[in-house]
Amino acid sequence: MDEAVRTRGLFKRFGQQVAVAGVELMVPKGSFAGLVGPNGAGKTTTLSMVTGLLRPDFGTITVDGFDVWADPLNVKSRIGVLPEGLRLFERLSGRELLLYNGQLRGIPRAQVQQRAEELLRVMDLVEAQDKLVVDYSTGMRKKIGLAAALLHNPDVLFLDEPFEGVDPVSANTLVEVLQRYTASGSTVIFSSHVMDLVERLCDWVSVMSRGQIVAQGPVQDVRQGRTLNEAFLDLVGARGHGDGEGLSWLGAR
Ligand SMILES: Nc1ncnc2c1ncn2[C@@H]1O[C@H](COP(=O)(O)OP(=O)(O)OP(=O)(O)O)[C@@H](O)[C@H]1O
Repeated sequence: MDEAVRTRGLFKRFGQQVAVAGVELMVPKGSFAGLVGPNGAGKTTTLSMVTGLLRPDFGTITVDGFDVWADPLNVKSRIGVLPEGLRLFERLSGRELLLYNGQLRGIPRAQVQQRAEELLRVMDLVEAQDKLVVDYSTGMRKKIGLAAALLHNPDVLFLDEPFEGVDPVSANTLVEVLQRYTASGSTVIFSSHVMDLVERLCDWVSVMSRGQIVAQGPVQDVRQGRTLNEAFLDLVGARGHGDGEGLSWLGAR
């Protein structure tokens, strides 16, 4: 099976806090893959290391067979990233942001303009294209961030919680664009807390808990006849906190 992403023994510590404790992430080429896990499981830290934004303490990472930290240029030309917190160039308009990203990527100007126009149209951002990014809503920021990540037609796209704060209409647009993208053989890896969405969209899922991968594979293999949400709760051992001891005062009159 061709691998889009493979990590071995990935480890990262922040002071006393071990954020990622030997992650063995594997995503086959052409997958629509979900990376799920409870708050603090280490998803963002893992994605930051895999995309070359954060140096691991130990471990290796390959994307499309290239080592992320030994061969960063080859990797970065092949990937698109929608990072957590969406650090964008706030004082550019949406259209300028795309043109600037295209220049950074070395795409010929005429091609950037054509691709930017098409992306702005598909993302329903034509009316907002001359507004500054700082004035964009959360959903508009996700859409322009995704457009910027797609502009150079990457082989592998990494998205950190792309649907967070996005309305259903915009989410549908994002889904359609991403499905079209993976249908042509490219790979999407996105982190999410919305199990229904992961179950509906993804053909591959990696489940993280406490800095490790606790299950990984085709979604139906991980689910094993349960809903993905039930499987997730069993895998991360998170059942039963909400109705156990404590909070007896809550709702008592
Ligand atoms: N820069 C940092 N400094 C110190 N601790 C950090 C830092 N970044 C992450 N951590 C810690 O590492 C652990 C993993 O965090 P991470 O953000 O990777 O989790 P996550 O799975 O993305 O969580 P969430 O779903 O809440 O976004 C947490 O305990 C977090 O507090």
